[in-house]
Amino acid sequence: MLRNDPLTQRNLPLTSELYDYLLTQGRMVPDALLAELVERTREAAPGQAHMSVAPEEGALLTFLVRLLGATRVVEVGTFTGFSSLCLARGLPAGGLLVTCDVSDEWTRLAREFWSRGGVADRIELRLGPALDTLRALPAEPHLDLAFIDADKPGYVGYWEELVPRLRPGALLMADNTLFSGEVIDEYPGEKAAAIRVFNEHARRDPRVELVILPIADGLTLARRLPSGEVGA
Ligand SMILES: C[S@@+](CC[C@H](N)C(=O)[O-])C[C@H]1O[C@@H](n2cnc3c(N)ncnc32)[C@H](O)[C@@H]1O
Repeated sequence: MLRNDPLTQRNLPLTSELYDYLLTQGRMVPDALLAELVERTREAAPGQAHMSVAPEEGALLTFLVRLLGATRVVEVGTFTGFSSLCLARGLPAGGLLVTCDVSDEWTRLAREFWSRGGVADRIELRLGPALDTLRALPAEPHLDLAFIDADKPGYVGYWEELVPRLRPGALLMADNTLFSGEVIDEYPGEKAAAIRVFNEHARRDPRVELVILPIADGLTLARRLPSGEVGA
Protein backbone atom coordinates (compact mmCIF):
# COMPACT_ATOMS: atom_id res chain seq x y z
CA MET A 1 0.00 0.00 0.00
CA LEU A 2 1.39 3.39 -1.00
CA ARG A 3 0.97 5.24 2.29
CA ASN A 4 3.31 8.07 3.25
CA ASP A 5 5.16 7.53 -0.01
CA PRO A 6 6.75 10.82 -1.11
CA LEU A 7 6.34 9.81 -4.75
CA THR A 8 2.55 9.44 -4.52
CA GLN A 9 1.67 11.95 -1.82
CA ARG A 10 0.76 15.45 -3.06
CA ASN A 11 0.09 17.89 -0.27
CA LEU A 12 0.01 21.22 -2.01
CA PRO A 13 -0.02 24.13 0.43
CA LEU A 14 -2.52 26.71 -0.85
CA THR A 15 -0.99 30.14 -0.34
CA SER A 16 -3.47 33.00 -0.75
CA GLU A 17 -1.90 33.80 -4.14
CA LEU A 18 -2.28 30.20 -5.32
CA TYR A 19 -5.82 30.04 -3.93
CA ASP A 20 -6.69 33.18 -5.87
CA TYR A 21 -5.19 31.66 -9.02
CA LEU A 22 -7.15 28.44 -8.43
CA LEU A 23 -10.46 30.29 -8.11
CA THR A 24 -9.76 32.48 -11.14
CA GLN A 25 -8.50 29.83 -13.54
CA GLY A 26 -11.12 27.36 -12.34
CA ARG A 27 -13.87 29.95 -12.92
CA MET A 28 -14.87 29.52 -9.29
CA VAL A 29 -14.80 33.16 -8.15
CA PRO A 30 -18.22 33.85 -6.59
CA ASP A 31 -20.37 36.09 -8.78
CA ALA A 32 -21.82 39.37 -7.45
CA LEU A 33 -24.85 37.70 -5.86
CA LEU A 34 -22.84 35.04 -4.01
CA ALA A 35 -20.28 37.66 -2.95
CA GLU A 36 -23.08 39.81 -1.53
CA LEU A 37 -24.51 36.79 0.29
CA VAL A 38 -21.11 36.22 1.91
CA GLU A 39 -21.04 39.85 3.05
CA ARG A 40 -24.60 39.79 4.38
CA THR A 41 -23.88 36.50 6.20
CA ARG A 42 -20.86 38.11 7.86
CA GLU A 43 -23.06 40.99 9.04
CA ALA A 44 -25.96 38.80 10.18
CA ALA A 45 -23.98 35.98 11.78
CA PRO A 46 -20.42 37.22 12.36
CA GLY A 47 -19.44 34.31 14.57
CA GLN A 48 -20.87 31.68 12.22
CA ALA A 49 -20.08 33.00 8.75
CA HIS A 50 -17.41 30.34 8.29
CA MET A 51 -20.20 27.75 8.10
CA SER A 52 -21.02 28.58 4.47
CA VAL A 53 -19.31 26.26 2.01
CA ALA A 54 -16.14 27.58 0.37
CA PRO A 55 -16.42 29.15 -3.12
CA GLU A 56 -14.69 26.23 -4.85
CA GLU A 57 -17.02 23.81 -3.11
CA GLY A 58 -20.07 25.80 -4.16
CA ALA A 59 -18.83 25.75 -7.75
CA LEU A 60 -18.30 22.00 -7.51
CA LEU A 61 -21.87 21.51 -6.24
CA THR A 62 -23.32 23.37 -9.25
CA PHE A 63 -21.03 21.40 -11.56
CA LEU A 64 -22.02 18.03 -10.10
CA VAL A 65 -25.76 18.74 -10.18
CA ARG A 66 -25.40 19.57 -13.88
CA LEU A 67 -23.05 16.66 -14.59
CA LEU A 68 -25.53 14.18 -13.13
CA GLY A 69 -28.52 15.88 -14.73
CA ALA A 70 -29.99 15.81 -11.23
CA THR A 71 -33.61 16.88 -10.79
CA ARG A 72 -34.30 15.62 -7.26
CA VAL A 73 -31.86 16.96 -4.68
CA VAL A 74 -31.86 17.13 -0.88
CA GLU A 75 -29.67 19.28 1.35
CA VAL A 76 -29.26 18.94 5.10
CA GLY A 77 -28.14 22.29 6.54
CA THR A 78 -29.33 25.42 4.71
CA PHE A 79 -27.86 28.20 6.90
CA THR A 80 -27.94 31.46 4.87
CA GLY A 81 -28.18 29.69 1.56
CA PHE A 82 -24.76 29.67 -0.13
CA SER A 83 -24.71 25.95 -0.93
CA SER A 84 -28.44 25.78 -1.70
CA LEU A 85 -28.08 28.63 -4.19
CA CYS A 86 -25.21 26.73 -5.83
CA LEU A 87 -27.14 23.45 -5.90
CA ALA A 88 -30.31 25.08 -7.27
CA ARG A 89 -28.37 26.88 -9.99
CA GLY A 90 -27.44 23.50 -11.42
CA LEU A 91 -31.05 22.31 -11.58
CA PRO A 92 -33.11 22.48 -14.74
CA ALA A 93 -36.56 24.12 -14.70
CA GLY A 94 -38.87 21.66 -12.98
CA GLY A 95 -36.06 20.33 -10.75
CA LEU A 96 -36.47 20.49 -6.99
CA LEU A 97 -34.11 21.00 -4.08
CA VAL A 98 -35.51 20.19 -0.65
CA THR A 99 -33.31 21.85 1.95
CA CYS A 100 -33.71 21.62 5.70
CA ASP A 101 -32.64 23.62 8.71
CA VAL A 102 -33.84 24.48 12.20
CA SER A 103 -33.18 28.21 11.97
CA ASP A 104 -35.88 30.55 10.69
CA GLU A 105 -33.54 33.51 11.23
CA TRP A 106 -30.66 32.28 9.07
CA THR A 107 -32.84 30.81 6.34
CA ARG A 108 -34.69 34.12 5.95
CA LEU A 109 -31.52 35.45 4.34
CA ALA A 110 -31.35 32.34 2.18
CA ARG A 111 -34.90 32.91 0.91
CA GLU A 112 -34.08 36.48 -0.06
CA PHE A 113 -31.10 35.35 -2.11
CA TRP A 114 -32.94 32.44 -3.76
CA SER A 115 -35.52 34.96 -5.00
CA ARG A 116 -32.89 37.35 -6.23
CA GLY A 117 -31.06 34.46 -7.91
CA GLY A 118 -34.22 33.40 -9.74
CA VAL A 119 -34.25 29.90 -8.24
CA ALA A 120 -36.88 30.25 -5.49
CA ASP A 121 -39.33 28.22 -7.60
CA ARG A 122 -37.07 25.19 -7.44
CA ILE A 123 -36.27 25.22 -3.70
CA GLU A 124 -38.45 23.95 -0.89
CA LEU A 125 -37.31 24.86 2.63
CA ARG A 126 -38.39 22.58 5.44
CA LEU A 127 -37.85 23.98 8.92
CA GLY A 128 -37.43 21.47 11.74
CA PRO A 129 -35.03 18.72 12.78
CA ALA A 130 -33.51 17.28 9.62
CA LEU A 131 -34.08 13.71 10.71
CA ASP A 132 -37.85 14.33 10.76
CA THR A 133 -37.71 15.99 7.35
CA LEU A 134 -35.74 13.10 5.84
CA ARG A 135 -38.03 10.48 7.37
CA ALA A 136 -41.02 12.23 5.82
CA LEU A 137 -39.54 11.92 2.30
CA PRO A 138 -40.80 9.10 0.06
CA ALA A 139 -39.08 5.89 1.15
CA GLU A 140 -38.26 4.59 -2.33
CA PRO A 141 -35.04 5.45 -4.22
CA HIS A 142 -35.83 8.73 -5.97
CA LEU A 143 -33.01 11.17 -5.16
CA ASP A 144 -30.27 12.05 -7.67
CA LEU A 145 -28.05 13.91 -5.24
CA ALA A 146 -27.92 14.73 -1.53
CA PHE A 147 -25.61 17.00 0.46
CA ILE A 148 -25.09 16.73 4.23
CA ASP A 149 -23.73 19.85 5.94
CA ALA A 150 -25.34 20.19 9.38
CA ASP A 151 -24.77 19.08 12.99
CA LYS A 152 -21.92 16.60 12.99
CA PRO A 153 -23.36 14.07 15.49
CA GLY A 154 -26.38 13.81 13.15
CA TYR A 155 -24.38 12.70 10.08
CA VAL A 156 -24.76 8.92 10.58
CA GLY A 157 -28.53 9.27 11.03
CA TYR A 158 -28.81 11.47 7.92
CA TRP A 159 -26.71 9.00 5.94
CA GLU A 160 -28.95 6.13 7.02
CA GLU A 161 -32.08 7.99 5.94
CA LEU A 162 -30.57 9.13 2.64
CA VAL A 163 -28.78 6.07 1.27
CA PRO A 164 -31.98 4.00 0.73
CA ARG A 165 -33.59 7.00 -0.97
CA LEU A 166 -30.81 7.39 -3.56
CA ARG A 167 -31.47 5.93 -6.97
CA PRO A 168 -28.65 3.71 -8.28
CA GLY A 169 -25.80 5.93 -9.48
CA ALA A 170 -26.93 8.87 -7.34
CA LEU A 171 -24.45 10.91 -5.35
CA LEU A 172 -24.36 11.50 -1.60
CA MET A 173 -21.96 14.15 -0.34
CA ALA A 174 -20.93 15.03 3.19
CA ASP A 175 -19.02 18.16 4.13
CA ASN A 176 -16.26 18.75 6.71
CA THR A 177 -15.13 15.14 6.73
CA LEU A 178 -11.51 16.08 7.50
CA PHE A 179 -12.66 18.61 10.12
CA SER A 180 -9.58 20.86 10.04
CA GLY A 181 -7.42 17.75 10.40
CA GLU A 182 -8.80 17.13 13.88
CA VAL A 183 -10.17 13.74 12.80
CA ILE A 184 -6.78 12.19 13.40
CA ASP A 185 -6.11 13.88 16.76
CA GLU A 186 -5.59 11.60 19.71
CA TYR A 187 -8.23 13.50 21.67
CA PRO A 188 -10.56 15.06 19.09
CA GLY A 189 -13.32 17.46 20.13
CA GLU A 190 -16.93 16.32 20.12
CA LYS A 191 -17.65 17.36 16.53
CA ALA A 192 -14.44 15.89 15.12
CA ALA A 193 -15.10 12.67 17.04
CA ALA A 194 -18.58 12.51 15.50
CA ILE A 195 -17.08 12.99 12.04
CA ARG A 196 -14.61 10.20 12.74
CA VAL A 197 -17.48 7.86 13.63
CA PHE A 198 -19.29 8.98 10.48
CA ASN A 199 -16.24 8.43 8.25
CA GLU A 200 -15.83 4.90 9.57
CA HIS A 201 -19.56 4.24 9.12
CA ALA A 202 -19.40 5.44 5.51
CA ARG A 203 -16.19 3.52 4.76
CA ARG A 204 -17.82 0.27 5.81
CA ASP A 205 -21.06 0.78 3.88
CA PRO A 206 -21.23 -1.76 1.02
CA ARG A 207 -24.15 0.07 -0.64
CA VAL A 208 -21.86 2.80 -1.96
CA GLU A 209 -18.43 3.42 -3.43
CA LEU A 210 -16.76 6.52 -2.09
CA VAL A 211 -13.89 8.94 -2.16
CA ILE A 212 -12.89 11.77 0.16
CA LEU A 213 -11.59 14.89 -1.55
CA PRO A 214 -9.24 17.24 0.36
CA ILE A 215 -11.22 20.25 -0.90
CA ALA A 216 -12.01 22.96 1.67
CA ASP A 217 -12.58 21.09 4.96
CA GLY A 218 -12.84 17.66 3.31
CA LEU A 219 -15.71 16.44 1.15
CA THR A 220 -16.93 12.85 0.94
CA LEU A 221 -18.52 11.75 -2.33
CA ALA A 222 -20.41 8.47 -2.30
CA ARG A 223 -22.09 6.86 -5.30
CA ARG A 224 -25.06 4.60 -4.63
CA LEU A 225 -24.32 1.24 -6.19
CA PRO A 226 -26.92 -0.67 -8.16
CA SER A 227 -27.81 -3.84 -6.23
CA GLY A 228 -25.31 -6.53 -7.15
CA GLU A 229 -22.46 -4.09 -7.82
CA VAL A 230 -19.81 -4.17 -5.12
CA GLY A 231 -17.86 -1.08 -4.05
CA ALA A 232 -14.08 -0.85 -4.04
C1 LIG B 1 -22.61 24.32 8.35
S1 LIG B 1 -24.18 25.10 8.38
C2 LIG B 1 -24.75 24.83 6.74
C3 LIG B 1 -24.05 25.71 5.75
C4 LIG B 1 -24.70 25.73 4.38
N1 LIG B 1 -24.62 24.45 3.75
C5 LIG B 1 -24.06 26.80 3.53
O1 LIG B 1 -23.25 26.52 2.64
O2 LIG B 1 -24.37 27.98 3.77
C6 LIG B 1 -25.12 23.97 9.34
C7 LIG B 1 -26.60 24.27 9.45
O3 LIG B 1 -27.23 23.11 10.01
C8 LIG B 1 -28.31 23.54 10.77
N2 LIG B 1 -28.68 22.46 11.72
C9 LIG B 1 -28.07 22.11 12.87
N3 LIG B 1 -28.71 21.08 13.44
C10 LIG B 1 -29.75 20.76 12.63
C11 LIG B 1 -30.77 19.78 12.66
N4 LIG B 1 -30.86 18.89 13.66
N5 LIG B 1 -31.66 19.74 11.66
C12 LIG B 1 -31.57 20.63 10.63
N6 LIG B 1 -30.62 21.57 10.53
C13 LIG B 1 -29.72 21.64 11.51
C14 LIG B 1 -27.84 24.82 11.46
O4 LIG B 1 -28.94 25.62 11.84
C15 LIG B 1 -26.97 25.44 10.37
O5 LIG B 1 -27.69 26.42 9.64
